[in-house]
Amino acid sequence: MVPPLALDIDGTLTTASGRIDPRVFDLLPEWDAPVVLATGKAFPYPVALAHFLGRAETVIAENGGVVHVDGETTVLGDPEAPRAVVEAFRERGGDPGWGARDTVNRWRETEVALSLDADETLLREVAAAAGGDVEVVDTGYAYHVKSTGVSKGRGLERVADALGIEPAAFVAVGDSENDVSTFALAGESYAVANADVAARNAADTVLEESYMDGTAGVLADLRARSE
Ligand SMILES: O=C(O)COP(=O)(O)O
Ligand SMILES: [Mg+2]
Repeated sequence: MVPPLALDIDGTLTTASGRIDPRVFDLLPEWDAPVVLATGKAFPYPVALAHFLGRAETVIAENGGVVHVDGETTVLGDPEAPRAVVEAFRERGGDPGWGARDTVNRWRETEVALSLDADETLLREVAAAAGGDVEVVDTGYAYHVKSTGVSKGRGLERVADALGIEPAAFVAVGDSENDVSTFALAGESYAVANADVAARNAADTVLEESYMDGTAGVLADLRARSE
């Protein structure tokens, strides 16, 4: 039996240029155990990916702020403090950096994401002034302003509980600091070679291969081990 998976999306199932690697569409539909897509992206993105993979929509979105499992959506984050921080950032002249028609945050329910072009120093200053309730997470794809208690790991606890699986039964693959909490719970954790320092330090194994090359290698090994 192959193990259940907790897979990050950006940097893990993608190419270096940010596209979904086509191998995802070969490897994941047939995976004979739960696959949890755990991402910093807004809720519709992993739902759409799961849908077009023909898999159950078992997702952790917004870094754990929104969890969907067994047809039930749970909102674990509160957008009020993150939105206030970004409002204060704007008042100080900050620009979230997505332009006028922002689809990055349009469906985001519990946090706010800013472009990596945004003024990080100002953002962190404003977030720190809000006290310990809000933190800034740099995924390498965006800055996320989120409640401190929200994490992909907390989301995985919720998913595992709903599925009746121990969190430690999961194998996690990821690439950035927003995957550290999943790595801490999963029985096995892998950072792809393009991972940031936080993910590398937290992972059981740092892979030699990047992006989907690394992830596909893990899936092949897990499959071989289960035979
Ligand atoms: O949305 C981001 O910033 C990163 O998304 P990810 O968690 O799937 O890598
Ligand atoms: Mg990632």
